[in-house]
Amino acid sequence: MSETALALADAERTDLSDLVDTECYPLEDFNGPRMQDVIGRVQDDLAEDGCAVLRGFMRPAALQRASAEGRELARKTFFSSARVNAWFTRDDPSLGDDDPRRIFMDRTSGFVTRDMIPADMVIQQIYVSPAMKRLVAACIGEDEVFEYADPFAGLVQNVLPPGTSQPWHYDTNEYIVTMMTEKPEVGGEFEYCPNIRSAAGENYDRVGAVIRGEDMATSKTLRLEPGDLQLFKGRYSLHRVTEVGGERERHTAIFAYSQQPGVVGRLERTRQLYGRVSEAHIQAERERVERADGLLD
Ligand SMILES: O=C(O)CCC(=O)C(=O)O
Ligand SMILES: [Fe+2]
Repeated sequence: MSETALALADAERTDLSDLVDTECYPLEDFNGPRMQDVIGRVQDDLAEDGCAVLRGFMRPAALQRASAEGRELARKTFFSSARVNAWFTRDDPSLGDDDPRRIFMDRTSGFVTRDMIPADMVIQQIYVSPAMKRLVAACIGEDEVFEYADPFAGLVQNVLPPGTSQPWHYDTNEYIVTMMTEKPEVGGEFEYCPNIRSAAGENYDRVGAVIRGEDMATSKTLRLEPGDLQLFKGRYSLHRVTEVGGERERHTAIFAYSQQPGVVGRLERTRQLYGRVSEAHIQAERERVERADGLLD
């Protein structure tokens, strides 16, 4: 590519060597021993810990660009402070006072949604790249993964200015891929409790002890640097980002992929998180209702 050509997000572009440190992570020699070693280690870490990190994934110059772009993007952040419990459910007074579902915390972090992120920005180029999808699929043991069809949620920048935090929660997606582009001076730490719940049960007692701050031993703190790529099983591992201190904001790009194409988020949840909905969300919700009526399947 010539120096002057504008690099755009392109779902056919397989070469990420201008952005990713392909000496450490040779994406172009995917089946070679070095890349397969990396994937094997990530798979082991995910199985054991629910979390894996590819340190120094980005080239320094690309990271610098991504950080600058992240600061520019942050001006478009939508903040939707809310009191939420770890399950994003409503208060249920019929539960006991000490039930963790009755513990409500402040979410003060904000998001920049995918539709606000230009195609020439680093994180958008990475998100749509087939090399990235192949990497993520291999790490989670799938044949293929897909971008969300959701116009807002597949790629978002998480923005935590000083004084904000993201309280204990689970993700709706089984896996999430994250890259920090701006690190705060203090705080803003990612804490997680590996596989604290499972498909078999919520484990309310232990989860409650963590949320109430009575159990400090179960959660782990991840040491994360800008340019590291994190893979995380957020559906089963309770996690949070602690309050950011100092002067600098905390920015992370969140890449969400799905095992099936066509995923669109729920209407109410989208409105709650991003302050608005798109035609795609309205349409997807209509189709869900029709299906629930038994008319389509
Ligand atoms: O910003 C991060 O490091 C993770 C944020 C997170 O857990 C989320 O947005 O669901
Ligand atoms: Fe999360």
